Amino acid sequence: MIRFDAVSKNYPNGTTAVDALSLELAEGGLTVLVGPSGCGKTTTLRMVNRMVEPSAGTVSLRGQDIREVAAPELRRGIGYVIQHAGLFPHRTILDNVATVPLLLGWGKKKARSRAAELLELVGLPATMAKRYPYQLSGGQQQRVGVARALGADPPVLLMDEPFSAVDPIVRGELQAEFLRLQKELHKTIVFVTHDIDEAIKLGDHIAVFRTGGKLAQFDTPERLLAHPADDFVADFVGQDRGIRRLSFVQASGLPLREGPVLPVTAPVGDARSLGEPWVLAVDAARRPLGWAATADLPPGGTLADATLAPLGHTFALAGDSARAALDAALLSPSRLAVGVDADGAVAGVADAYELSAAIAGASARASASAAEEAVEEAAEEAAEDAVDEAVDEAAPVGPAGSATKLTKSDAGEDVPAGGPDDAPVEKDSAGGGDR
Ligand SMILES: Nc1ncnc2c1ncn2[C@@H]1O[C@H](COP(=O)(O)OP(=O)(O)OP(=O)(O)O)[C@@H](O)[C@H]1O
Repeated sequence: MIRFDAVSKNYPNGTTAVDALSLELAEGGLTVLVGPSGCGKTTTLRMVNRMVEPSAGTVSLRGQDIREVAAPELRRGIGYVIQHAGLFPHRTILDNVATVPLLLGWGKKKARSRAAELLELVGLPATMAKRYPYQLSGGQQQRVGVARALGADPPVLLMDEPFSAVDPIVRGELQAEFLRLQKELHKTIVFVTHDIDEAIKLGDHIAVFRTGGKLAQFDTPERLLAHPADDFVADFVGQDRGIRRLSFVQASGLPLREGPVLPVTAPVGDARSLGEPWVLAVDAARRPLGWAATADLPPGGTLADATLAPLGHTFALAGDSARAALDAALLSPSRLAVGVDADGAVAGVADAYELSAAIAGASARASASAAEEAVEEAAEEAAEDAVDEAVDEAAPVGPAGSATKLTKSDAGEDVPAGGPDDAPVEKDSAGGGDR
């Protein structure tokens, strides 16, 4: 849908920002451009809406060379979101969002009603409509930025580090909301980030750039993690790619065993007779309450009389990934991950080594169905390495908090759509500013 054919950008100062880029981005897909600082991500992005003109090559949109379309017209179909949202400080939130519909001549009433719809779509309460940007948090401002970019319902969205300026918790929320929105809207999105985790979380496809504006690899997140094209990509993706790959394996296929699980009303004698170091106490609906260390059980009474260590976290068989399951095992005081069903009831438990064997199998099946035999071996290695690494790193916790050694067995404004008419607008003058 968006196609780069041998596109280069050389600046007059001799910098080659983008070097002979050929790339095809699918319609309705979310493509992330990622790479170290100065590798040409923003330049590539801005060539799509003609804020930067290529020195050589052709960028086309739905088969048409974008040089054949006047920049203002082109930008009407391309929303643009930047870091810090780039909102107009003296306009209310509603009027910020209504900017593009107004530019398109919709009339005030219709434009404002569209803006109100968009605010709702991005999860902002109507009460914020009358506020000014300075009266909103950074995360809320970013949502307004996204709402504004969606103003004219453009088929294409360009997003330049839109979530980088907010703290990690808000960023996580914005990313999740954004994915939800994309599921609904199916825009063709080009998203720039320098954060490989963000790229992996959001992208259907990821283009990794190296310094000098060269494309190092263009692939799905799964394949990028499984088969980095070279050492540069492997380094960029990070040492822990084995763990990250587990995000693509569903927890639903992991085999669980019944494990040492007892109702909290069970006598402590029953818990002791299981002969396990830890027992999981559950309520009447089998929802997990906490772990009891067998060594610290009171002489009599029930599990309700025992001190229960917090669960860490559980994982949901429907919806969570193998990564969440493994994490649950590593953080659990008993080293057992607790899998729960849709009602939150305990479905079973597994330790990190049981999980790793199953994960390797699941990865292998996934890769076989994708006709990738080589992945099987790599998946097993990666899963085992990942478990070894993670188990080594996890702080060992024993009964009653004593340290025990783990063993394997217990283990826009540059202005969005309808933006500035005069191209080219190079980066630093265009308000994409402080990056
Ligand atoms: N207007 C310009 N004039 C000269 N050189 C420029 C201009 N804009 C960008 N560059 C240079 O082009 C290269 C690519 O810049 P670009 O902004 O595309 O990189 P980036 O990957 O987006 O970087 P970052 O992650 O730091 O934002 C850099 O070396 C940059 O200094």
